Amino acid sequence: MKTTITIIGVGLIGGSVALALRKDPQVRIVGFDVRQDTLDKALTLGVLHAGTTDLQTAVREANVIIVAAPVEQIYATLDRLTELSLQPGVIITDVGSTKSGIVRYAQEKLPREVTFIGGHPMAGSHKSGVEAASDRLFENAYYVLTPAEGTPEHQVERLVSLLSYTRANVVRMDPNEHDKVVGAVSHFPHILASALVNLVAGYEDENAWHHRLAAGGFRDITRIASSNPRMWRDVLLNNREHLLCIAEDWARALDEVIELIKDREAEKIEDFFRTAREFRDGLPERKKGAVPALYDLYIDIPDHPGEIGRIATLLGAKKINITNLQIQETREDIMGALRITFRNESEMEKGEELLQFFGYKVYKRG
Ligand SMILES: NC(=O)c1ccc[n+]([C@@H]2O[C@H](COP(=O)([O-])OP(=O)(O)OC[C@H]3O[C@@H](n4cnc5c(N)ncnc54)[C@H](O)[C@@H]3O)[C@@H](O)[C@H]2O)c1
Ligand SMILES: O=C(O)C(=O)C[C@]1(C(=O)O)C=C[C@@H](O)C=C1
Repeated sequence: MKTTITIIGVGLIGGSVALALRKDPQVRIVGFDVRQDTLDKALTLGVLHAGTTDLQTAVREANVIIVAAPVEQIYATLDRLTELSLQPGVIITDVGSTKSGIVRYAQEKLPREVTFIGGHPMAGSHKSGVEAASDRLFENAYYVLTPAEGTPEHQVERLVSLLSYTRANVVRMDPNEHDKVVGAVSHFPHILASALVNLVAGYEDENAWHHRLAAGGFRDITRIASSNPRMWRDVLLNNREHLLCIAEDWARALDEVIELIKDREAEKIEDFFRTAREFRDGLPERKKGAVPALYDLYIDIPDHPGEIGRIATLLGAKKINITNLQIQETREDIMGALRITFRNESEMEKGEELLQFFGYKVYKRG
């Protein structure tokens, strides 16, 4: 018998989960969203088998419900689910970026017959919406589950088994531990990125030099400042206590560096950078699955008229489709001024081979 999975909130994450889970031939994916145009897009993109803006219709047959709305809307959705008719043995999970508050709320509100298991895939993007969804977004990423004490083990195993289609590394954590760790490695960095951008924006003058000279370093550290403000508003308010502690530690750490600069402590300044580099270089690499650079090639092109036309003609002659083409005004963390996006990995590889054959220097991100 087929498993019906209902995704509530068919955006970047809901859409990506749907695309990954629908690879299971035994699964039928139903989508609910507050926006009909989002459901229409999701159906056109092949993300869902069916979509509706009526929550009762969406969840009536569901064996598993995945709430993938913004964090504040996850609470509101749990409230609404308590009023609806659900399948016996249904598992409800979510993908919210914070866990303690949501898990506590679910335990208080949901009836005993319902199994709630908090979830958070540790992969995403600064882009939002179902258009940015990818079946490979979670590949090789950690996917945290936070089952509460007493959650039936067979239900957790059922969910883990379904999530295997994301090809993520599913791990279990205590919700508070999750919020503490993710506060430091995800939430606080988003605050810093946006604070830095706002600081620099405030320095801007009529020559727009900051805007023009912002190069690789600034862009690398601030990509996530392009993320969805509403999503991050909810995240910060939901992880308030941990973030306030981290902010205090941060202020202390910054003061220490400032003192080193004031005192011209050359050796200690070097140590500061060395310690950071060692930890950063030791982070495990994630080679696949990141949405932004999936099928992109970066090509060093000389600044000649007709150069882009030549590349497009070479690819076109081999029937290799270009889905996007962009001149990089400022190079980010990659060499190559022309970025070409391909439809899939195989076309990208053919494109790479062809352009290299014609003497172009071709780079991939990461
Ligand atoms: N963006 C990331 O990098 C990332 C990564 C992991 C987890 N998350 C979490 O995933 C969740 C969704 O984020 P996203 O990036 O996919 O956002 P998104 O904006 O791409 O998608 C959210 C979707 O939810 C819909 N929605 C809004 N209110 C709703 C409601 N009340 N009921 C049903 N649908 C509703 C929106 O119309 C939209 O389609 C958030 O809780 C976020 O914290 C995000
Ligand atoms: O890659 C990005 O753009 C992200 O911000 C993804 C990111 C992160 O901070 O790593 C953001 C929020 C999540 O809940 C999980 C992942």
